Amino acid sequence: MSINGQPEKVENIYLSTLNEILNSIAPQNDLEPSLNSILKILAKDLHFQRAFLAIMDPKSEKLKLSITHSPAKIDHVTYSPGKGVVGRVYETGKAVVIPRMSDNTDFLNKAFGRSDEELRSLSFICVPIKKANPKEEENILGTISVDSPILPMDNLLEHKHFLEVVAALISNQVSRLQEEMALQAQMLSQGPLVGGLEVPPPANFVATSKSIKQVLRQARQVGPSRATALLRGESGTGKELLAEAIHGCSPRRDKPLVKLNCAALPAELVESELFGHQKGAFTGAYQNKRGLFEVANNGTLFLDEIGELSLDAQAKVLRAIQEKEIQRVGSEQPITVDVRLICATHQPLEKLLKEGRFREDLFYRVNVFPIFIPALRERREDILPLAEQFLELFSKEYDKNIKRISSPAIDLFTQYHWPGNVRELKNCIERAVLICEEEVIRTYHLPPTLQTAESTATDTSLSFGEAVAKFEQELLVDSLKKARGNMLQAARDLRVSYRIVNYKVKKYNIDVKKYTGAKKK
Ligand SMILES: Nc1ncnc2c1ncn2[C@@H]1O[C@H](COP(=O)(O)OP(=O)(O)OP(=O)(O)O)[C@@H](O)[C@H]1O
Repeated sequence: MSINGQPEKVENIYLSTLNEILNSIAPQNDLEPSLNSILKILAKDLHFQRAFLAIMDPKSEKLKLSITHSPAKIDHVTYSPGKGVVGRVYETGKAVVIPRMSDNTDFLNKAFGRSDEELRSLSFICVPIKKANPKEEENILGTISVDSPILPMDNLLEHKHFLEVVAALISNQVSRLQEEMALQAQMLSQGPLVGGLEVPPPANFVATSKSIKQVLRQARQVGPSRATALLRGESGTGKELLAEAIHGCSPRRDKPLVKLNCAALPAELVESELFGHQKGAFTGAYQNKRGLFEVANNGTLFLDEIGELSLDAQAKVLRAIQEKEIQRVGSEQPITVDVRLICATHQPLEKLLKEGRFREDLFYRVNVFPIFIPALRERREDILPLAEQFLELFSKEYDKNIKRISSPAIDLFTQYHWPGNVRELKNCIERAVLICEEEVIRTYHLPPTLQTAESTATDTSLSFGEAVAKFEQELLVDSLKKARGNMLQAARDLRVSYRIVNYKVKKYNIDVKKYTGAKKK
């Protein structure tokens, strides 16, 4: 017998695979990493293209794609009992072998986006994972599935039998993982009450758009638990501010929140920064130093740009989380620490994982509760309230009496694509406040990037005369708005005669009535 034309006896391959699997399920090993390594062993030894576990989530009553040996293309995939191949295997408790995926209409191809070519050249095997000691009716925990190259049916059936043995072997671990899932869901659903108090959202956190409100809701859900939150989003979207919000609604809120931007330090300094060092550990270590894990003891540690950590440092962070123990650089002495971790990244960690630049076991540890913060251009409703908050902040800070932002300037704000997100908006307002000598921020107080046709889709190829006319019109409209359509008042404010205002209103065809009941913006 052979697998994929290999001369080795298939029984020997199965036996050596079992041996490797048994080593992986030692009780002291962590659940997710050990199940993950079992999938890897299966894929490597039996030439499976993919191997994955779907586990029934008791809360949602759906099977969750929980562990895969290769990253899925889609996040948060679920299977309904009875639907598709995985759902059917779960419901019937019977394994299924599909000799060629493309021939089976039940095959949903949900998580991995297999190409047509793959669907034509792969078989699929899915077996149920049953409880070791079923007491209740519900005795199926989930399924284990593999994509295998097409083989003769006899070989596929042998694989199926073997996978049934593996399913029985990992049953206890899957059962424990299912309990952990339930516990986590319960902790999260208890929301802010776990901390004993309803914690209001942070006062300085602007959340007008639906999507950012949802982000804030997730932060308040995860806050009270001990779960590690992984904050994802482009640079400047507010990940650090969100970390503060999470810490602020956790029971640790009176303890320190310690922050480290892993990208800001050279790799060789990150370890001594995180774990501290003993005097003399390296040149320049003149005295003992506590690391941030120690400083954050009983509190929260925020690791920004976690994707930038070296593999060595990643291994140590993993140890600190798993064993709640660290060692200072240059010391053998273990130090116990109790730290809640919040991580952030703007990089796609899945890609780093594939490239071998991020440890898989750490990824599973930190990706317990991912929160995605959308880019500012995807939530334009937040732009104006943010701009107004920053205007107030910087007017106070620079002791200026700037009351508002002109309508054309607001238009530029809302049209611009904000590649630097909220940080860029904040910097832009700070600059405008600094150079503004009036009570209103106008378009010419804004940086040129906001005013180019490229970035705003606004035509800036105006002649001098046209630009002056545009500016005049803008001033006039602003004044009329402020004076609620009272042209006399507008003329006084602009320090010109009523006759001129009247003339310009006609020239620019401005509808004054529009502003009569208008609120001051
Ligand atoms: N929703 C918000 N409300 C008020 N201020 C915000 C909001 N989001 C971001 N900011 C402000 O924008 C600036 C950038 O935010 P922050 O530093 O949290 O972004 P970040 O995603 O951590 O950036 P990076 O990835 O570059 O570290 C900060 O000054 C922050 O206070």
